[in-house]
Amino acid sequence: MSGAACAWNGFADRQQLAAALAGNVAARLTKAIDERGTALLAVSGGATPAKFFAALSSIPIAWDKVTVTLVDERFVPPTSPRSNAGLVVANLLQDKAAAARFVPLYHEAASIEDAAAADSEALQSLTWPLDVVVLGMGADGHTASFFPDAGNLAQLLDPSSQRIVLPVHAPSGGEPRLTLSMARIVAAGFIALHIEGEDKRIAFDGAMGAGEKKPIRKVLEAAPIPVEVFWAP
Ligand SMILES: O=C1O[C@H](COP(=O)(O)O)[C@@H](O)[C@H](O)[C@H]1O
Repeated sequence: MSGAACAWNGFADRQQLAAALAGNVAARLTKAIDERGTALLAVSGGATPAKFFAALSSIPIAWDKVTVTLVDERFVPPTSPRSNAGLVVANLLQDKAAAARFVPLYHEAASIEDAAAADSEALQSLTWPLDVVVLGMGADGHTASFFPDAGNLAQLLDPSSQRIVLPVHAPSGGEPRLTLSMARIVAAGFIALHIEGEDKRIAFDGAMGAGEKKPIRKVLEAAPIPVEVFWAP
């Protein structure tokens, strides 16, 4: 696994994983608040994070000092069942975490390119770098919206990119997407990868093996700190 460092945290079940990941993230956010007064967290969407979000939302930290944003988003309004913002509002911004500030990526715009440019501008005011980023991964080896068939994959994965948010058109991704650039993701103080199920474990092992380098592998290789992988069957 040349150049790609990670630490594997395996759990007996998904509830235990959710509790452990939530405890870890809460501790990192608290440390950031102690050190610089605020904390910046980016979370992923999809089918995996709901239990983790529920566990995190019940932990009493200074949520009023936390800003939450998204790793990536489908270009759909928050009322869509495919909206990552909708998932975060319904599952994370509840209970104690209702006091957090949420900065979504989706807003109406003439094009996904316009939306990404406006997001990049608007998100400049956040307290970069991210203190914590929680990534997911698809069985195809994509993470964030870095799909293997994205037309601008090289731009998304450019480690020297100054852009915060980029547009993504990828046939395998369904609707157009908005994503944080890899440069912003790998600069985070703590990088977790949350994956569940045998198919994801096999996909992760495959992505780390010989052969074509999938986007998740490129992210691990670009990260200056080891990525903490949280997995349960
Ligand atoms: O499309 C997406 O997929 C990945 C993985 O999602 P999952 O449903 O397999 O858990 C997710 O990390 C990303 O945020 C999302 O937009």
